[in-house]
Amino acid sequence: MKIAIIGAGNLGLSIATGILNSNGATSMYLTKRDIKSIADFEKYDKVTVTDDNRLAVQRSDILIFAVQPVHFAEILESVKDLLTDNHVLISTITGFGIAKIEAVIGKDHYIIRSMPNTAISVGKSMTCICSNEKGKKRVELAKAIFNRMGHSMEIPESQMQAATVICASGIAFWMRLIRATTQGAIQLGFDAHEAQELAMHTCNGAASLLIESGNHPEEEIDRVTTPMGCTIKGLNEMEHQGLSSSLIRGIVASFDKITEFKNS
Ligand SMILES: NC(=O)C1=CN([C@@H]2O[C@H](COP(=O)(O)OP(=O)(O)OC[C@H]3O[C@@H](n4cnc5c(N)ncnc54)[C@H](OP(=O)(O)O)[C@@H]3O)[C@@H](O)[C@H]2O)C=CC1
Ligand SMILES: O=C(O)[C@@H]1CCC=N1
Repeated sequence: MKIAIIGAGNLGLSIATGILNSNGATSMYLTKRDIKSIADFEKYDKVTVTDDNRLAVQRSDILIFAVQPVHFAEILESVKDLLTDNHVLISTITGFGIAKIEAVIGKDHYIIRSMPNTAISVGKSMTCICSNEKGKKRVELAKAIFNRMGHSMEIPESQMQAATVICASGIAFWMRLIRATTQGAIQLGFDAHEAQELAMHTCNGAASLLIESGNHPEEEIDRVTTPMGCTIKGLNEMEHQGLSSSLIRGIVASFDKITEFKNS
């Protein structure tokens, strides 16, 4: 698979790392305007680092766009004459709908919108996908690409903003929960390094329990909460302080912000 990542910033480089770690490309072009910061990637035989988007498009089949929304239309405009039926366009760009992409390059292209997260660099991204009409024929290909670096789900485009909050912003939300648990562990006497180790592996274990058993979280909670024990005491105090409520309100605030951006 010949892959170009147009916009090798935070997300683009996470995707590049995930692809390289999973041996998912025969060649990879990484582009940005100022290439100094990504020159190190040239150490990989398969990788070419360039500021020339047109060259990357000509030499690749799978085009992954990971630029800021404000740059996307201009970049599409600058490469659209090079697009062929071999190209599959995969946009990761928040709030930039398929209709807007088609308005620049037309409908007769395989267009996929994807919403991965930065855990793609370690093969653990939850990636949501939707497509234009023609792109339906390439959804399985896109899923295969993202499944090598985590888990993917096809969703309607109308849910893409919500998926951005839950999956992409979600990495930051879970990091803050892990950080808070770490702070609690330090207060209970662990040193900072130990505290983080305890917090992150416990988080990993909790998610793995659900993924592997298919159970509802409350089933697993029931197994941990001894009657009159310390777990239910702590859990109830967290809820009195608004744990679930604050998470839900944060998620909705984040969604309102994205929707505001979409409507602006
Ligand atoms: N960060 C995240 O976790 C997620 C981000 N997203 C979406 O992905 C997109 C990228 O986000 P993020 O990686 O955080 O942003 P960054 O700003 O880190 O990366 C964007 C990159 O695009 C490059 N760029 C700008 N103009 C051009 C151009 N003309 N040609 C080629 N490259 C260009 C920039 O480099 P230079 O200035 O040198 O050109 C920069 O490195 C956004 O649309 C965001 O909404 C989606 C899911 C998760
Ligand atoms: O915070 C943001 O707006 C972008 C979209 C998802 C992750 N980063």
